Amino acid sequence: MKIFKAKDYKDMSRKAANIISAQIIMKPGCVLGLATGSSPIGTYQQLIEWYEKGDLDFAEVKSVNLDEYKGLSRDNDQSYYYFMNHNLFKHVNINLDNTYIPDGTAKDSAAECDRYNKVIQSLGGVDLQLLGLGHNGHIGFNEPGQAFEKETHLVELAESTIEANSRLFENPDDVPRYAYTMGIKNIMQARKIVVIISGEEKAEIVKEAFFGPVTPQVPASILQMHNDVTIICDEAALSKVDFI
Ligand SMILES: O=P(O)(O)OC[C@H]1O[C@](O)(CO)[C@@H](O)[C@@H]1O
Repeated sequence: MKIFKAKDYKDMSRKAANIISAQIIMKPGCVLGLATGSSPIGTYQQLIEWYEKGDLDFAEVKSVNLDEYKGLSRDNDQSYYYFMNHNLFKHVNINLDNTYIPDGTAKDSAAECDRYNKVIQSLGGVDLQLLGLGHNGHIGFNEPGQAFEKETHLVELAESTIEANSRLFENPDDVPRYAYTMGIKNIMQARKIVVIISGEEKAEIVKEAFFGPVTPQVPASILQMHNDVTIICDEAALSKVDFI
C-alpha cells in the first residue's frame, strides 16, 4: 500500500489523473474501473484537459463503473450513467459502446448482477480501479458489515450513505434506497487500485480504514491486503494520521 499526501483536492486530482494517464499510455485498450461521487470529478476534469491538448487518447479505452442506483434511468440527472456522461464520457473520444454501468432500470436484479459480473469477466478484468471512500468506509456501495467475498449485488444503502448523498438530490426523499454495486471481490480482483480521498470529514475513516484492523465493518480496510494499491489523500484527509 502506497500513500501519497497531496496538498489539496486539485493536487490529489492531478496525481490520480497522472496515474490513469500512464495506464492509458502503457495500454491504450486498458479497462478502467471508474467511480462517481465528488472525489473523482477533479480527476476527470484533468483527464479531459489533457485529452483536449492532444496528450491522451480514449479511442480504445474500456470502462466499467462501480455502481448505479436501482430505479434510476440513464437520463435521470442523479443516475451514475448521467454523471459519467456529464463529467467524462461526452468530453473525450471514448466509444460509448465500450463503457459499462449497471442498469438501474433492470426488472430482474439477480439477472442484472449476473450480467454485470459477466461483463467484467468478458473484458478480462479491470486494469486500474479508481475508488472514492464513503464516510462510513464504503467502497463502491459496499456498506459496512457485508461479506468481503461478494461480487456484483444489490445493496440496501446505509442511512448515513443516504444522508451523505442527499446533498446531491433536490429532495432527500428522492435518494434511492437500493443500489447495484460491484462487490469487494470484483474490486480486489482489479490489477491496480487508486483511491482518492479529500477533506477533513474523511480523516477519521482514513485512519480506521488504512491503519486499523481489516474488518467488514470498514469495507475499505480490505484494500490493505491488495498488492498494488495507491492511496492519494489531501492534507486534510490525512490530518488524523500523524506519522505521514
Ligand atoms: O466522493 P464522495 O462523494 O465522498 O463519495 C464517496 C463514495 O461514495 C459513492 O458515492 C458511492 O458509490 C462513491 O461513488 C464514492 O466513491
